[in-house]
Amino acid sequence: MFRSIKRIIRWTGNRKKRIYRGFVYSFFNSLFIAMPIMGTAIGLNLVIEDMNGTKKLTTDYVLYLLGFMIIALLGRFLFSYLKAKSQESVGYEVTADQRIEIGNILKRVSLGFFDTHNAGEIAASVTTDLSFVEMYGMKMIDTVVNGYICVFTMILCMLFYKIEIGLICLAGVLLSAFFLKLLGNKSDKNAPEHQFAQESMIAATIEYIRGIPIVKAFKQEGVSRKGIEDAYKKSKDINIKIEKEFTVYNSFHVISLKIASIAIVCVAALMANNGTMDMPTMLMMVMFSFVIFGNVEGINNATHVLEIIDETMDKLDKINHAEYIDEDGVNKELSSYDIEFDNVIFAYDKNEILKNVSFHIPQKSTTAIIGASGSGKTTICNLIARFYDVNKGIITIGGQNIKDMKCESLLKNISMVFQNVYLFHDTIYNNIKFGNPSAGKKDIIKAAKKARCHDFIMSLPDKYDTIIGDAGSTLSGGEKQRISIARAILKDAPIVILDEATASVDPENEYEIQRAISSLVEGKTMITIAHRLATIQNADQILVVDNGEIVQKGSHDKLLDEEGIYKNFLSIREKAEGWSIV
Ligand SMILES: Nc1ncnc2c1ncn2[C@@H]1O[C@H](COP(=O)(O)OP(=O)(O)OP(=O)(O)O)[C@@H](O)[C@H]1O
Repeated sequence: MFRSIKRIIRWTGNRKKRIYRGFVYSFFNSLFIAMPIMGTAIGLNLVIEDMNGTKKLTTDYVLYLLGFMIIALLGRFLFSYLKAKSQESVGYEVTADQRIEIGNILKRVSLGFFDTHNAGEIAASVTTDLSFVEMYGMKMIDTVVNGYICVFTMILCMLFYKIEIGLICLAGVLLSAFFLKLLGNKSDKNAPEHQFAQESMIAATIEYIRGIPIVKAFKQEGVSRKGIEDAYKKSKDINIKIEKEFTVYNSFHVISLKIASIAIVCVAALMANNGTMDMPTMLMMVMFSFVIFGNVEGINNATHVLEIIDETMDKLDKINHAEYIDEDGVNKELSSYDIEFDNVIFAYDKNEILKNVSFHIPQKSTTAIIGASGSGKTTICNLIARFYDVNKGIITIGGQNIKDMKCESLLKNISMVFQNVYLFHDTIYNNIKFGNPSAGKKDIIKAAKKARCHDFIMSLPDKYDTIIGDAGSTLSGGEKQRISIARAILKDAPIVILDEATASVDPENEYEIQRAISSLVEGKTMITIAHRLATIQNADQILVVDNGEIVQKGSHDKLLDEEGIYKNFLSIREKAEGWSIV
């Protein structure tokens, strides 16, 4: 339990001073909680003495007591306020920083990181997991540490008045802590299972929502529901199991404290009876017995919550300590943009995909990469952008080994237009602006015009302020593609990597997309994963990839003269597009 608390405090980084300051306020707060008990005991004793006629209860006494109580009350509110002010917002502040930090980390890791950490897992870490730590982290510090500070402060007061009673309290607290430890051990065991069930539930839900169109199309509702139903059931089962085990240890923890309370009353009464304790002290001890354990009783819930926080932090550590792909890279300015692959070997994990790939792309030339599905075309493009690092060989741009560069300084030279366009849930304006955050409205409209999307944007009710994805503003595949081209035009990078859409778009859209691409690639070094005959035919160089190897390279005319995959590929594409090449 305290290990987890220490971990939460470490997590708060340079804000930990505020947590420690909160502990000091908590101590004084506890003293002011104890003061009214002492005051009440003194007051009651005065009343009894007055009734017995041994001492007169004067107005002065009453006023002193009243003043004492008011000071106690004000002190309690003051230190309680200072404690909350010092500690409570720390969780929110650290979480906000942490989320931004994770965003920065994810930008700099290899794409391989996402193969081993699925989207559900990462999404859960940044959203629900972090929210859990955000909500409960500081609450746990308050419950556990401030709870124990309060009880130990009161024990100190009791030891000061009667050592025996103070020791009974101490024994009760220690015994209850022992059962909490056992409860913690159980939670330790259950936490990974609970966490796994939680992640599976999130992953299954995301999968289910993403697959709804396919499920509907194939009428497979039953099959797809089974995955989420199993995940939900597992989550329910583990929660019930945790709850059952919790009840046993929790009962022992509470009973230890209750027994200590009863013992305080009995021993205080006995001592008063045999004359070893005076009346005010006895009254004080009895009153302490009612309130002293109130703060530690609630700690039982904390053990389970702390275990979950611990698990969550393990997961966050994995992201926080993820290796940056460009850890050793430096910022370099490129002066030319020709691309060279020199005997590049690359494997996803142990699965070798590219085998001794070598080619040269002169700057400001167009290169079409063709090959069967799964031959390695996308992988080549991903390596140019350093989404992954090569296993062997060298990739240079402008003579510069890209492994020596920081990703940011490399990627500012590259625009990528993907086949599956991703647009953010934001305005069209901001989606285009993403290509160059410092661009003004004029530049954005100019890029949209070049990308042939200005006219259809202007025909939308909210024009450039249309939120993409909102009801009624869903764009067609071709329109989204043109917006992504506008984004790339705005970025105006000297290298353009384009994955040509294989999905058929209507002829008008196709025509507009081609015009948009022509604007995008003017004077650039262009690499296209090409599917259209026109793109392939007009390229300065064609790279034919087969099973991870470049089996043919050259211009269209040169490759037409060779026997090989290119000729076969062309005749298939000709048939598909109804073309004939002469
Ligand atoms: N992230 C990944 N992890 C493991 N294997 C991968 C990954 N991405 C691709 N592969 C594998 O690498 C091989 C080459 O994939 P790549 O996407 O480069 O092919 P491609 O030629 O672009 O295919 P397509 O035309 O279908 O897009 C395939 O066998 C694919 O299954």
